[in-house]
Amino acid sequence: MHNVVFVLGPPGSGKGTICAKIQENLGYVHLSAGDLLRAERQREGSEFGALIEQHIRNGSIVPVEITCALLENAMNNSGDAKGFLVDGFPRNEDNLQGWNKQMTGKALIQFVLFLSCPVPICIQRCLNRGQGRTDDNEESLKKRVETYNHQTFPIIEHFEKNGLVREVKSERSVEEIYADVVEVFNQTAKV
Ligand SMILES: Nc1ncnc2c1ncn2[C@@H]1O[C@H](COP(=O)(O)OP(=O)(O)OP(=O)(O)O)[C@@H](O)[C@H]1O
Ligand SMILES: O=c1ccn([C@@H]2O[C@H](COP(=O)(O)O)[C@@H](O)[C@H]2O)c(=O)[nH]1
Ligand SMILES: [Mg+2]
Repeated sequence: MHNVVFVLGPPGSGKGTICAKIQENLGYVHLSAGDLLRAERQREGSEFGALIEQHIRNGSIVPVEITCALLENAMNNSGDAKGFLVDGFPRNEDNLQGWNKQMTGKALIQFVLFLSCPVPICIQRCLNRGQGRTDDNEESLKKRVETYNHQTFPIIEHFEKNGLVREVKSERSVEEIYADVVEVFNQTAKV
């Protein structure tokens, strides 16, 4: 059984940054769904490359069968991890249902780490990121935020109703955020 912490929040809220620190210090393995999709997009011979790029540019969500298969493969190939930080997934109802269908009995959701941050700050962070992402531009960001507000936030609310959400405000320094995140892990997961 894989232990899983879902990490959600608006685009640019700092999910990847904080997950890297958790991986380094707490021994969880960081799996960014977006990174896995970008790697699949680049893989020679992938039948999904064009479809993935289209979704990424439009800020829309790739069908769950593709994303969930990438996540499950990555978990199965990671050896004996104490747990996985699944960053940026599930992002909509299709993702949630697909995960439940494919992963029930194989993964245990420990909690959902919700990095909350005002959208204008998130947008500015993405525009300043400087990684050459094809979706870090004003037009894609507008769509990504719309997708977050209309499709992803309701998933966070769903987990909230089940008592699984741990919110950490991320409009602060990485050090301040991370200190609160460690508290969350100390309280709710076996570190
Ligand atoms: N607390 C912070 N304060 C200032 N800048 C930050 C903070 N956290 C992250 N950043 C910067 O903001 C940008 C976005 O951070 P990051 O990639 O971690 O966000 P993300 O939530 O994974 O974004 P996305 O959803 O687009 O993948 C990066 O350039 C990162 O260095
Ligand atoms: O579960 C997922 C995760 C991501 N996507 C697509 O990738 C981009 C970028 O994701 P980041 O988390 O910002 O790296 C996202 O806008 C989606 O288009 C996805 O479809 N499903
Ligand atoms: Mg990220």
